[in-house]
Amino acid sequence: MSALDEEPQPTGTLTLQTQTMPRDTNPQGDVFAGWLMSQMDLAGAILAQSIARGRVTTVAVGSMVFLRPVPVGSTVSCYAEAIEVGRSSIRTMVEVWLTRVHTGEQVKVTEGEFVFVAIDDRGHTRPLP
Ligand SMILES: CCCCCCCCCCCCCCCC(=O)SCCNC(=O)CCNC(=O)[C@H](O)C(C)(C)COP(=O)(O)OP(=O)(O)OC[C@H]1O[C@@H](n2cnc3c(N)ncnc32)[C@H](O)[C@@H]1OP(=O)(O)O
Repeated sequence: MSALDEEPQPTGTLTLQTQTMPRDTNPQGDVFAGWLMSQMDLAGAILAQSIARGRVTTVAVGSMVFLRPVPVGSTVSCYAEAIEVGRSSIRTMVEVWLTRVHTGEQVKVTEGEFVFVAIDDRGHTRPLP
């Protein structure tokens, strides 16, 4: 195994990338957990919608871990992976990584589990294709 292989790497597909703004922060200047969770919800939904080929809704959020504070002005990248696919539900694991601007180094800041259900136009559960 090379030294490169030992570097921690994001798991899943990059589905959402954005930059943290001053309005997303708490009085200490770090990003609110709720803002991060909404980005993760969106990132998981984007993956789930592509699997469901249509509308999905969030039915559950599992355990969340906040590993490091996220400073304002950071580039954050959300990686999503489907870890279980049921009749109508898709369980996803979403990781958030921040990129250190000067070095390009990526560090994981948060991860959590989001479950989505495929729904039809009336909001009723539908089987996955
Ligand atoms: C094409 C590419 C496009 C890309 C472009 C993307 C653009 C980017 C779009 C952004 C999109 C944002 C998306 C945000 C998503 C919201 O934020 S939505 C707002 C919050 N969520 C809600 O309001 C949902 C409210 N809940 C409900 O409407 C109903 O409970 C639901 C979800 C329709 C489920 O109805 P139900 O009758 O309880 O369904 P039921 O048949 O009992 O269960 C369905 C499945 O859910 C599972 N389930 C139920 N409860 C749970 C639970 N607590 N835990 C785990 N699983 C559960 C069941 O096990 C079952 O799984 P399967 O065995 O079928 O696989």
